[in-house]
Amino acid sequence: MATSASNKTPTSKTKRTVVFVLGGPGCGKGTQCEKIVKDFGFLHLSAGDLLREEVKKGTPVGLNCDKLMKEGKLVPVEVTLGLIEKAMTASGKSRFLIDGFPRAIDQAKAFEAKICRPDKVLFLECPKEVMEQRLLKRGESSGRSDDNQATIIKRFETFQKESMPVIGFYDGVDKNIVAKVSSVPPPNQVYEVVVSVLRNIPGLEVKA
Ligand SMILES: Nc1ncnc2c1ncn2[C@@H]1O[C@H](COP(=O)(O)OP(=O)(O)O)[C@@H](O)[C@H]1O
Ligand SMILES: O=c1ccn([C@@H]2O[C@H](COP(=O)(O)OP(=O)(O)O)[C@@H](O)[C@H]2O)c(=O)[nH]1
Repeated sequence: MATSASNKTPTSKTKRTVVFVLGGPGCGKGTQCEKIVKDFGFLHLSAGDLLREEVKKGTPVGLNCDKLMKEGKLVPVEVTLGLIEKAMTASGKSRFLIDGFPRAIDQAKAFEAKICRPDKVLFLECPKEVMEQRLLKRGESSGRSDDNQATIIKRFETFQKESMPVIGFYDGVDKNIVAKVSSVPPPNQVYEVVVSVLRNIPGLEVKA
């Protein structure tokens, strides 16, 4: 017989909905996720935020994450996926908005093998110059050790080389899974398009 704890795990029979929100550094993933959470019953899991919490703990794993993030490199998938899976299980929720993960094809494959296939991959498109300006502005107040010119250049390199292929990977898996939305217009305009994408996910009702 299933225990109440097992009912809370992502492997329970409850229908899970998983949406990945992807895009380059500073394209507006977090901004859109914040809006989505208000209107749809999603749990927002930012891979970057989970890693920054780990860094704050000062564990050996956290210290290694800190080093890699300052270099604009990717943290090993075991670490990120472990944190995401733990947060999903602990939440007892069934709708997950996963922000900034997967960032490489092997990460996408690992998530699928361990958890599930996403229902939608929302890809926010934004030119590099726009993202750079947004990151530099965010860096004035974010306190993030990677929102500086030198690390931003490295983050863009990692994004082009390792993360962009993830979109092609999902297009190959299912031609209807990826939705590309420009995140250049103001946040509310971007969100209107994002909502139209989410409404097409079967069984997803808008709260407000
Ligand atoms: N559509 C937008 N237009 C202008 N500025 C934006 C837009 N979306 C986000 N921003 C700003 O750009 C910065 C990066 O956005 P954020 O959501 O933190 O990006 P990401 O999560 O992709 O790194 C933030 O300072 C945010 O306020
Ligand atoms: O799945 C992830 C998510 C983030 N990161 C690291 O965390 C940094 C910040 O990522 P975040 O999504 O917070 O911010 P973004 O770069 O998209 O603005 C990245 O540059 C990577 O070093 C990672 O390695 N794997």
